[in-house]
Amino acid sequence: MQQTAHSGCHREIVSIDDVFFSYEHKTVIDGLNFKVLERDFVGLIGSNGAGKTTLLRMIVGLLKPTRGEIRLFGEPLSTFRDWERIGYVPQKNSLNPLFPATVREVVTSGLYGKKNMFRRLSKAQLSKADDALYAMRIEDLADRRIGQLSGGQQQRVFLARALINNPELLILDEPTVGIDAETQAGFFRMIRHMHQHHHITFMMVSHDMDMVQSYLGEEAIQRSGSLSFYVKHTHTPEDCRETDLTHSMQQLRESMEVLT
Ligand SMILES: Nc1ncnc2c1ncn2[C@@H]1O[C@H](COP(=O)(O)OP(=O)(O)OP(=O)(O)O)[C@@H](O)[C@H]1O
Repeated sequence: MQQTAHSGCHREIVSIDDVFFSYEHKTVIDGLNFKVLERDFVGLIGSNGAGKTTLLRMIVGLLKPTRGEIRLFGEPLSTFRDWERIGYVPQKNSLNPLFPATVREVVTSGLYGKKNMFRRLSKAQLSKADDALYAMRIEDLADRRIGQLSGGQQQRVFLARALINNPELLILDEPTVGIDAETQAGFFRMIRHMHQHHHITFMMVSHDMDMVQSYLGEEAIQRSGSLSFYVKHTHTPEDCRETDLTHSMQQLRESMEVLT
């Protein structure tokens, strides 16, 4: 049974409660308190080394806070198991370009979560991969090696991988690094559309101040050390109605249409 925390009409999707993180003796996150509410779009800005990636890696369970607590959908990270509810696109430069996987294999790996990568996939799971490829309009690239694709195409592959489980929370770590300005602008149009029309909650690290401020507002709503949080809440009465949060891949494909 999932626990759900509420704040007004919005559930708390990520709750960060007095969190510290240190690598050996270097403290990177220093007593952070922050809440991401349902359907928020959070932009995380900070100088190099400010701890942005560290924070996202803690939220997706890859690093453990040195002190303090993180809850996901109201559940402490230590007992949280519903990883399908979260899509994560790590920093692109963590990919080895020689990695010999096809696009379909990379997208399908989004299904494994923390489970055994080598188990056999069911027909239903394989069809989810087809749906995610279709949603990102990369079905024609399915059998190509990921390392042979352009930066913009790779970005769609990683987004398809993150979307394969139809997540409620999408976490993106500098998703447009190394991509030309036009493709970047199209990418931001697409995720804005996904946020507005499919009610996905977003957390995104970006160095693109203009994009962050134009969508999320001029002022950071919170600062902690060198980290700044820019947030767009969705607080209209309509947002507070109980609605079906699931979005079909067909609908997500519509978000991709705004790219063209
Ligand atoms: N595995 C590690 N071991 C030791 N120190 C680390 C490790 N990973 C990161 N750091 C250090 O922790 C600090 C925060 O790193 P992090 O990657 O979270 O920063 P960031 O804000 O994402 O930076 P950037 O904008 O450059 O991506 C940096 O000083 C970095 O050198």
